[in-house]
Amino acid sequence: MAYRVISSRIVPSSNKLSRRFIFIFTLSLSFTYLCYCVLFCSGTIMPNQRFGENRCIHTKNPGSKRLLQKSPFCTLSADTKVSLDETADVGLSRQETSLTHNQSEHLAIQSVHARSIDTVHYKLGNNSNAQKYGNKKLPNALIVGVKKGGTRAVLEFIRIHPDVRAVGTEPHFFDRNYDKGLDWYRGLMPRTLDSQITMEKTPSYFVTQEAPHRIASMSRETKLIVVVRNPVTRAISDYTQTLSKKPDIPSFEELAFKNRSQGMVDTSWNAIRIGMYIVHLENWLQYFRLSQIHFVSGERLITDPAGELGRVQDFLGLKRIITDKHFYFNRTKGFPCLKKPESSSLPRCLGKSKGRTHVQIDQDVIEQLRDFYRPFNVKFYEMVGHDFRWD
Ligand SMILES: Nc1ncnc2c1ncn2[C@@H]1O[C@H](COP(=O)(O)OS(=O)(=O)O)[C@@H](OP(=O)(O)O)[C@H]1O
Repeated sequence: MAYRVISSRIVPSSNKLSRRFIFIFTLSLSFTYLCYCVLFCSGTIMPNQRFGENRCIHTKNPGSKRLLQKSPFCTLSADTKVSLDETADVGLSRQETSLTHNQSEHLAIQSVHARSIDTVHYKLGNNSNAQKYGNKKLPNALIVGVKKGGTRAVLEFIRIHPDVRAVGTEPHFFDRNYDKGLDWYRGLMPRTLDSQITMEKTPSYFVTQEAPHRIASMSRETKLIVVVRNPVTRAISDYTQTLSKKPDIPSFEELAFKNRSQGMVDTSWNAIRIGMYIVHLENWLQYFRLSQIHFVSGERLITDPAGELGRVQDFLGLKRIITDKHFYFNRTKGFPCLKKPESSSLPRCLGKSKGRTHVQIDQDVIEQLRDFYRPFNVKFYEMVGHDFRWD
């Protein structure tokens, strides 16, 4: 009996204790769940990237601006990590000085004094949550060339279109990384909604023998963009870039000619070979229809970026959203830049490796190279049905 009394006293008090424990536990669970919903659920019920972008635009407080820029909705649409090596060419930069940048290729190299914010840009874009919705898909459109043609400008400009998602770095899949397989390649791509186009740019594809065949095996419907530029200027730009990394290389003239007095151009030198556009184009035309290839004029891209981007949008079947309103001419840089969005304090010019002052080349050498390229250019104009007026 005594035992029962004791036990009847003990049992109810332990019951009370466990009920209190269950109550507190349930309460804390509910509270945690509530916090979780407040913090994260708003994102999942608003799967509209554009809505998110608007959230960035209306902020006024500079501190919160900085925070918001790191949020997925406020990033530019880069997704993959930039490796600052030779091939991962740079993105956007902030101009800081009032130096007037002379674009003439006859000036000696000057520093444009542009502090690169590429790392910042790509760090923002490097967020794998940049777009949580949709799937990683193989690209439907590629900027395949040409090196130093203006490929970075085209990619950075077209990717401001809400229906375009692009990889920031150059994947080099169809030339250097093909053995890694299509799944590897797909893994590099940003997530896209069904309505969005996936893009990447690797300028060396245009001169890679195997690239057209490999791209066609991925999809015969791939849309191809080639940014072409006067081949002589392009060669000098290419050389200027190499010289900036390897100051001890021979002079441009030495590399460009096998025998200068006889006018024998060295077509085995890449800087020369890349500019023989018709030769490379013929290889592409074995696998793709001409109508699948769009040629952007590297020259007009500088003088009329909105016009060139208008044609790129048409080619990609996109609504013309990128217009004159998105660009301004930055006198310091000497190039068109993207107007900064209201929400951002960062002007969006390309990095300082874009728009370098070229090495000064003798006018006679330039004339000799013009003569060399003329027949190739003429054939190229005939093939694509457009005179780029490089002669
Ligand atoms: N808006 C704007 N800003 C800066 N630069 C511009 C722009 N539009 C076109 N360009 C030209 O792009 C040239 C570099 O070409 P790419 O981006 O194709 O170079 S790379 O192959 O990726 O290294 C680069 O060549 P260089 O002037 O010789 O440096 C520029 O002339």
